[in-house]
Amino acid sequence: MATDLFEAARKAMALAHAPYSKFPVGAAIRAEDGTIYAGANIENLSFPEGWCAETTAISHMIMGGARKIREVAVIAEKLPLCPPCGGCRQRLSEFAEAGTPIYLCDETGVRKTVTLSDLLPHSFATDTIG
Ligand SMILES: O=c1ccn([C@H]2C[C@H](O)[C@@H](CO)O2)c(=O)[nH]1
Ligand SMILES: [Zn+2]
Repeated sequence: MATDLFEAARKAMALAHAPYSKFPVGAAIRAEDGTIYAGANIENLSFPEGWCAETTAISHMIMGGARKIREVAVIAEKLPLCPPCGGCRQRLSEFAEAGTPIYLCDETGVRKTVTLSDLLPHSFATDTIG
């Protein structure tokens, strides 16, 4: 199971810059070659300019040269579980598949496993156009 992915998300959460919401989040992505890319939310005094942990992790993955997400873990300090927000679901969908597992974690480990299509059903896709 995804213990290393959970640990990477938990460590990333400790690096969050969340002085405004005080809601640190960590995310970790395992790319197709097995490499783990992690990220935390990074807020800004100009509130709309902050972004999510999942988005930081995706950025790391892309800059690491990877393009395919095999699995994702997300953890927040203050909620039992933190499913990715709508924007991050769409960003993840660019690099993941309908069946890609997303592990929703608390401080003890993975509490719930869902797939991307559970979170983003009827998603925008080229085969839905026209
Ligand atoms: O899935 C989520 C949901 C929220 N946040 C961040 C955004 C903001 O910094 C803080 C409060 O919403 O949590 C994430 O990083 N990931
Ligand atoms: Zn988000």
